[in-house]
Amino acid sequence: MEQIPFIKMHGLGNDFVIIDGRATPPELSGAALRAIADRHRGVGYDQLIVMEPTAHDADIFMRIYNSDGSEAEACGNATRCVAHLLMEEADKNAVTIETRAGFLAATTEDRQHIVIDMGLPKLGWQDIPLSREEDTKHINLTVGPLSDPVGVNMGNPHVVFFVEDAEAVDLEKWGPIAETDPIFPAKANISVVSKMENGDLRLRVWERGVGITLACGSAACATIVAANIRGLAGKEATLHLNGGPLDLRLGENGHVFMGGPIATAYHGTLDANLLKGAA
Ligand SMILES: N[C@@H](CCC[C@H](N)C(=O)O)C(=O)O
Repeated sequence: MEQIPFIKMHGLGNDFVIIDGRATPPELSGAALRAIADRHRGVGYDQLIVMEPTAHDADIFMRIYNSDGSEAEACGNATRCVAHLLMEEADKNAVTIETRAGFLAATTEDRQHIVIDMGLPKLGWQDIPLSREEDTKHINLTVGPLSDPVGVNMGNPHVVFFVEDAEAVDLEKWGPIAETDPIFPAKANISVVSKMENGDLRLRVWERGVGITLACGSAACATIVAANIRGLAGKEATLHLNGGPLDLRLGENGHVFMGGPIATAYHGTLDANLLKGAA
C-alpha cells in the first residue's frame, strides 16, 4: 500500500500537514484533502501544505490547501514552518518561498523564531476582491454586531472588524455569514480585533475554508495594516491570537513583516485509503 510521508507542524496552534512533493507532487482530490483533514478518521489539519519544485529564483513553491479542500494563496504561519524545514535542510538562515501570493523572504537568527516578509498589502476594492466599488477603509457591511470593516489583501482576502471586546463576539455564528457575504466573490477571512489595556491588539479569526483557528498569520498582517489605517496601531504591534502572540511590523518599503515561532509535532505517513478520499 502506497505511503506518503508527512510532517505535522504548527505555528501557535494553527496546524499543518506538510508533504514534500519536490520529487513527485502528490495527486490530491478535494475528497482526499477533506478525508485527511478529518480529525477523527484522518490526520487533521487547518492547512495541508505541499512543497513543490519552482522554476523561479526561490527555494521551493509552497501550495496551500484549506481543510475544506479549497486552495489558498497565502498562509503566514505555514510559511514560517516551511522556512524552518528549508533552513535546517540547507543549513542557512534565509530562504525564499514562492507562493500564489508572491515570493516571501524568510529570515531567522535561531531557526525557531522566524520573520517573514509578507509583501505589500493591497487595498483596492478589486484587489480584496469586493463585488462592488467600496472604500476598503470603511466597507459598507454589517453582519450582526459587526460593521464598518477594513478590507486588506495579503495575497489572500481579509476583512478586519474593530470591536470593543473581541472575546465577546460569537465568531462561530457571525464568521461564516461574513465569510460568504456576496460582497466577497472569493469569500474572505474574517478578523475581529480589539485594543487591549496595554496597547497590544487582541485578534480572533474565522478562517476562510476552515473556521476558527488558533492563529492566522496573514490575518495578523492584515490587522496591523487595518489598525494603522484606523489610528489604532503605529508601525509595530504585538497581536495576541488564541494560540499566542505574533510580532508585526510595517516596513519603510510598505511591506508587512511577521515574526513568530514554529513547532514540529511529529512525522507520519498517509495511507492510500486516505489519499483516495475514503475517510
Ligand atoms: N492560516 C493561514 C491562512 C490560511 C489560508 C486562509 N484560510 C485562506 O483561505 O485565505 C495563515 O496563517 O495565514
